[in-house]
Amino acid sequence: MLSKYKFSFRPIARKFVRSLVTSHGIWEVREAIILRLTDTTGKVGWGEIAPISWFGSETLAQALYFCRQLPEEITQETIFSIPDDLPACQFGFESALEAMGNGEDVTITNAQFSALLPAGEAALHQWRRLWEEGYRTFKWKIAVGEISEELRIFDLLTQNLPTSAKLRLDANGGLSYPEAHLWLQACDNLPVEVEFIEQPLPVEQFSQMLELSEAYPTAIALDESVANLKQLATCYAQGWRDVFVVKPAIAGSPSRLRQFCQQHKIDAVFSSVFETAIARKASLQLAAELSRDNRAVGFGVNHFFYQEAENWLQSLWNNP
Ligand SMILES: O=C(O)CCC(=O)C1=CC=C[C@@H](O)[C@@H]1C(=O)O
Ligand SMILES: [Mg+2]
Repeated sequence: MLSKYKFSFRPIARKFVRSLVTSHGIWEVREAIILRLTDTTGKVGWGEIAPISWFGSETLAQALYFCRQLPEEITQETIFSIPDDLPACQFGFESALEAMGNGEDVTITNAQFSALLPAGEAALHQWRRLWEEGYRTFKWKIAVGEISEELRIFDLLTQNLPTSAKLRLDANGGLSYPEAHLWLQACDNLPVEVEFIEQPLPVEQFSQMLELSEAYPTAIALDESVANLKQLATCYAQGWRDVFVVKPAIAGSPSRLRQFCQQHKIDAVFSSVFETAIARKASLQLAAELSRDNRAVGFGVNHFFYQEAENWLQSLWNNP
């Protein structure tokens, strides 16, 4: 007999402490849906649906509509038949199911996280505190300001970072092809390692990124191009063997993601979607299982939010 689960959910909205500026624009509030599954023995599994529609996942409205049309009691079949155009829902429901297995919390030191630096000149003033907190890998957003100004800041940053630091640049698809060449040339022969340039060009310029990945020593990481399982498989089939940024919470079914990463042994860097502790735990468990070449995980973003009150989750269900 198929297991049945009582299902309930709550939409949430949390304001960033400091808005997130990328080439996609300014992100002020992180909205998501927290869901709870309770099995017939009373065991509870928490899940989180955290869409990023401008990354190619469903919208929050589509996820809310899906949750609202579900009955109060669902089965595993309900969960494993969530359509592929709802990847954040696939992740949220399936990881709630897996959470009932009470997977251990993954212990990761700050040295294994990548810390996200603010865009622009502010990065020059932020990295030291994070270094003192134990971070050794830093990600900096580019293609936000004017390229000559960003290259000037980049020069100062690479001259001031300790030589054992690693730096990731994330353009969010905002560079032109000539600008991508300029950045890759600027990454050569530096005192610190530029681990990769993330999504230098828009998704539709895959062939140019494939060419760049073969033309320079600095690696290229696809992110927006591989946001969900279908895109991951497509880029792999088209010959991508450089770095894949995997955002588990919007990629889709965790079991299918696990199968893809294990089958193809991709060079994956796991990345946050600015989720709460619920999706963070599920994502870090996948990262611990599937990361290769001990790449730092892009979850050093908790300084973008106020620390969550311990009992905030329960309070969501206190006032039905
Ligand atoms: O990957 C990381 O290091 C942190 C998360 C991060 O950079 C992002 C999360 C979600 C959307 C984007 O703004 C951004 C990214 O493009 O990777
Ligand atoms: Mg990115």
